[in-house]
Amino acid sequence: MLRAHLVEDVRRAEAAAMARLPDGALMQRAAAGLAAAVLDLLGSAYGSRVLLLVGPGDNGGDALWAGARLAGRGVAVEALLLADRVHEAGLAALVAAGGRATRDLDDLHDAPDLLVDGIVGIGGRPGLRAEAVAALEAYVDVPVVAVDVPSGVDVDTGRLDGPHVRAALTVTFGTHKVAHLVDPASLAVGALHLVDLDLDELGEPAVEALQPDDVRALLPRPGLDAQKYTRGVVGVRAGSDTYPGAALLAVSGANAGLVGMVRYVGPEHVADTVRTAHPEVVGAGRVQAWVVGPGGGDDAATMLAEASQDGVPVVVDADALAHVDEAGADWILTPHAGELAAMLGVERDAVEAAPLRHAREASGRWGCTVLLKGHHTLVAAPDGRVRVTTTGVPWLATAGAGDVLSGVVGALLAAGLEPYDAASVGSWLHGAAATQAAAGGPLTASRVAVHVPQVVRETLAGLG
Ligand SMILES: NC(=O)C1=CN([C@@H]2O[C@H](COP(=O)(O)OP(=O)(O)OC[C@H]3O[C@@H](n4cnc5c(N)ncnc54)[C@H](OP(=O)(O)O)[C@@H]3O)[C@@H](O)[C@H]2O)[C@@H](O)CC1
Ligand SMILES: [K+]
Repeated sequence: MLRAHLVEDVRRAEAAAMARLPDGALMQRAAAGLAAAVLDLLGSAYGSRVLLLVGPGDNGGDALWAGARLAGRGVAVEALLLADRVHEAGLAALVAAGGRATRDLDDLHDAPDLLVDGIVGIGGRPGLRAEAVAALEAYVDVPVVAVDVPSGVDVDTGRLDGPHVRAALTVTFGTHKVAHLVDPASLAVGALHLVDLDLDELGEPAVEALQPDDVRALLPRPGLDAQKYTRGVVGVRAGSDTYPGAALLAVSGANAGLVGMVRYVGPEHVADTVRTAHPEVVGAGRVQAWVVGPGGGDDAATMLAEASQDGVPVVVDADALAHVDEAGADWILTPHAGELAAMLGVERDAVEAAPLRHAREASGRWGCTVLLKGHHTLVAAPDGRVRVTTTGVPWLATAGAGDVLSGVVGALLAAGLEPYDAASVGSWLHGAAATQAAAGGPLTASRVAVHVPQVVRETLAGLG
């Protein structure tokens, strides 16, 4: 599991580690890891130029100490000091290693190959000061390696408020931070590299992200004595005269092999189309979970009312979300930002600016799991836990992808996973299937469903 902690937890764990280690040892570990990551990115030390952007705190200290190590390896290192006082020992080490420091942007030599953002770390407030903005604007085309976090983001919430660094690579220390995983800040992180500081006592993570091993452990798999009914039956109530395709897509997600049987209930001519495309799918009967809503249009309210009568877990998506009054504790709501905004009576922009807060709020309000779709989809449980999906590709932002997702999640729910696991594992598989289907190019929602079995296969085999 990839875990992200709040700043106060990081500070507490770092203080405990510092108490048992020699002075400065943690910063040296951080700087060594940072310098190694920068060298990797540069490819070779000799002939390479690096510019450090150095703020007032220990984040700048990390950058200066790493700069000293890089200078020692033959990299031409300059530091632009963006505060009256910077980490003294780090600055002395840089200069002793042959690096050069200045406070004047005009005093810098040729354009660097890389910028190292040591402006602020976990002690920073959102936004950047004018000097930092000017330095970044002077080198807009130069890739940035962020130290710990891209400066300017709100570390504990992932919110943005004012200018911030956009990194190609973020090298973080000890544990991940919320802003690395949660939108919109996660979009500024680039590739993410964790330097282990051997921290104990970090406590419960604020958010976490499933890794292939976690998914493997959670995936339902048939026992030797499996029958179709023991593997679970998922029912889909979706599609309408206006949107027959949504039924097909939801069923294709549900019918990706994760359960023993799929039922479809909907308008007769839609049912015909579904059965033609998926001959395995049968009609009404007992199910262990329902998927309700994709393409439901005006029928969505009835679909939800009928599904709720069975007393089994329900995945509520799309048109059905507007009709959720009271939800069962084992339900999963799967809105995108616009749908969640309508449910909470706020503007869409507000949800997009603070998805973590709104997903938590909705989960608390309806007392069930909420899956909020986005660049990094969030799954919030009513007990406060949050998982972030880091699989997927931007090509996945395409019509019908959400319908497939609801089907996959419903299948996992019917197979017996807890709602929090069903939602987060389903979202992980959906993202991984999209990455595979896209193969570096465009995709359609139907192709995502086709790739789910292969992703499951590779994950079970430990190849994910
Ligand atoms: N602790 C450890 O063991 C280890 C920590 N490590 C490293 O330390 C980092 C944390 O260092 P830190 O605590 O010194 O805070 P940091 O983020 O550098 O800056 C805070 C200063 O910035 C200022 N400031 C605030 N906002 C600002 C803004 N928007 N724009 C400009 N300035 C702003 C604020 O000053 P103020 O304005 O409040 O007077 C304050 O003085 C951490 O991220 C990691 O890199 C590693 O070495 C591993 C071991
Ligand atoms: K930084």
